[in-house]
Amino acid sequence: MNIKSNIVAILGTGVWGSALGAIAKSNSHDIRFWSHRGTDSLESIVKDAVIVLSAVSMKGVMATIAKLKKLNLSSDKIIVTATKGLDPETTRTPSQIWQAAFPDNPVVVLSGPNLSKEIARGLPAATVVASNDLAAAEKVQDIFASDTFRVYVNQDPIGTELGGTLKNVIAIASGVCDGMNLGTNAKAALLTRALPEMIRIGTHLGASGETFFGLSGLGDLIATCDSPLSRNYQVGYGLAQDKTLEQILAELEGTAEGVNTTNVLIKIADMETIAVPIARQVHRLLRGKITPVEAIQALMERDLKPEFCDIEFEITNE
Ligand SMILES: NC(=O)C1=CN([C@@H]2O[C@H](COP(=O)(O)OP(=O)(O)OC[C@H]3O[C@@H](n4cnc5c(N)ncnc54)[C@H](O)[C@@H]3O)[C@@H](O)[C@H]2O)C=CC1
Ligand SMILES: O=C(CO)COP(=O)(O)O
Repeated sequence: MNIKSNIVAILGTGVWGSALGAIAKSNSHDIRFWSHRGTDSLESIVKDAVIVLSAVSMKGVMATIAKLKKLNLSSDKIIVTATKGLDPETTRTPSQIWQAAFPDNPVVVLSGPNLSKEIARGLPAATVVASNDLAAAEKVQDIFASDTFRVYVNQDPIGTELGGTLKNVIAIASGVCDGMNLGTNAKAALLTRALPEMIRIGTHLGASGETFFGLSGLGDLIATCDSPLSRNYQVGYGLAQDKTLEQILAELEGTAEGVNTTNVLIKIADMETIAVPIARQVHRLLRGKITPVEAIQALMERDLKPEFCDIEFEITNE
């Protein structure tokens, strides 16, 4: 599909960084991996790269940026962020942090329903690359698109990023739902009511509401909330088996960003007085304040209300 080979630096060699690197490599690009635990210097990895893609978990974003800042990154390099998290100190998204650190570089968000183990097996998937700089997003689209990985562009980086980030909180709730065998009706109600909750927070933070109905919102919500491959889902499932959070995290392979994201989300909701009933129960559950049964009860016994009363959005694209 691609004719010209580009040098792509992938920062973070966890499962997602590795899967993304493999996609670009299969498109004949020259991939250079960097890990904070490895021996290669960051400078040598990013030196000739056209794209610097960060797939480090949220806890590594600030440290990685601090290292890159020392290297005087040239402003023509496109920074791609694939992290799905929120900074606990500032509540900012990774793309906001990257853009503030590198104001002259194009920053592109890559997010979608992308369970890395399925992608690593070459199963078909789609994703979104979003940026205020459309040409940069299209360049990233060109580098990663393949006949098994369909890449769409859009110009709402914050909405695209928040879809992938906020759904992790709901994936924990969904794991609880399945772990307690609450049935398909309960799951459908949970996911459907979660979407306006994500939209309320997202639009407050500057996202466009319609983005949440696309691949990076609804799409990722469905993928993550319905798959035992999701680490966030696994956290919820474990809680429903009466395991402690510490025990679950000790057994977990990789990062469950939803645990930190729930704390940050509740911090934002409390500061801005935004209703997030499902996330609030997830927060209480993670902190051991309530049991899964009490969380369900709390959600079912809320005051009755009209279904559509508190979000406004418009779908404009075909
Ligand atoms: N695995 C998946 O299916 C997907 C994951 N993501 C997101 O991508 C990010 C990474 O996910 P995974 O690869 O699954 O996680 P992982 O746990 O497998 O890898 C985390 C990566 O972050 C790096 N890291 C951690 N602390 C660091 C630090 N202080 N400095 C520099 N690097 C550090 C680790 O070395 C590792 O490369 C997460 O935000 C996740 O939500 C997004 C889409 C799909
Ligand atoms: O973001 C993901 C799928 O799009 C991966 O989900 P987990 O981080 O819960 O494994």
